[in-house]
Amino acid sequence: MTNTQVTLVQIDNYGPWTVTPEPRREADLQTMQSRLYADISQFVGNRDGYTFFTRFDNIIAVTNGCSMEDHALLQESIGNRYPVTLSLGVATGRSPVQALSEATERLQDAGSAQDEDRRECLEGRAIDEEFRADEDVQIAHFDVINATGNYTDELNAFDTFIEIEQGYAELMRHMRHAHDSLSFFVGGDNVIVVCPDLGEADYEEAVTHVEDAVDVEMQVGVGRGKSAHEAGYDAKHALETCRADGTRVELEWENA
Ligand SMILES: Nc1nc2c(ncn2[C@@H]2O[C@H](COP(=O)(O)OP(=O)(O)OP(=O)(O)O)[C@@H](O)[C@H]2O)c(=O)[nH]1
Repeated sequence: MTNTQVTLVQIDNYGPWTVTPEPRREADLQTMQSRLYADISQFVGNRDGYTFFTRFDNIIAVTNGCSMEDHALLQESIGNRYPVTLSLGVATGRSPVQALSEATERLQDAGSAQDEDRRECLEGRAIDEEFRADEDVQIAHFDVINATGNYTDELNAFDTFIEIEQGYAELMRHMRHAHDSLSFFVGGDNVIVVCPDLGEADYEEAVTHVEDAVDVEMQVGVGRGKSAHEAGYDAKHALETCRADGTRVELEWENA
């Protein structure tokens, strides 16, 4: 059974900072946000977690394997090197949606994202190492079938982007409401979905739903593991099986 540890990262009091004392240059904000995301992704990734940029001021990470001490070190390191600080909420749940909701509540209880006095809060708890298990995380890696042939090589880059985003928007809403899962666009035509215990029929249903709703065809590889990296790496292998065999859904643990 899954036990997903989720961390909500919030930049403290970021809205006011972007306009104080005057609005800051947009290119500088974009650069700072993407560097901050890259640093968090590297820190969490070195501990086998996954980080999703989401809205950049609110970043969501799957942090099975990161202790509260690791989280505190991340805050310290970012605080030393950036003009902004981070607050972190950590929680674990049978479903990633449940975990994220709890992590969010913990930060909301500590104060508003735009409260000057809420800085570098660290709320919640991590899974004790002894309770971690091999199937704690389930990750599904979705990809648009033949995006290159159907879109990239056919349409202009913006119209391709619209098609891919339509697929993503439909998938993320459907996975959230029908399957208690969190979907994140990760570039190109790829969407990584953090899931509770779902089976082949759930993924078949999701892929069919997206095709019926917005006419975007997807394939999906699914993996399980003790960490996001382990689950996600298996998902990538399963997706390779989809590509090789022309199948739409592959669960890596059934192919092993
Ligand atoms: N983040 C991420 N992006 C990927 C990954 N694999 C592919 N991409 C992105 O997706 C784009 C399209 O690559 P593919 O998905 O292999 O191409 P495709 O034309 O859809 O072909 P098929 O997937 O074989 O149907 C690439 O340019 C990358 O931007 C991955 O594992 N992770």
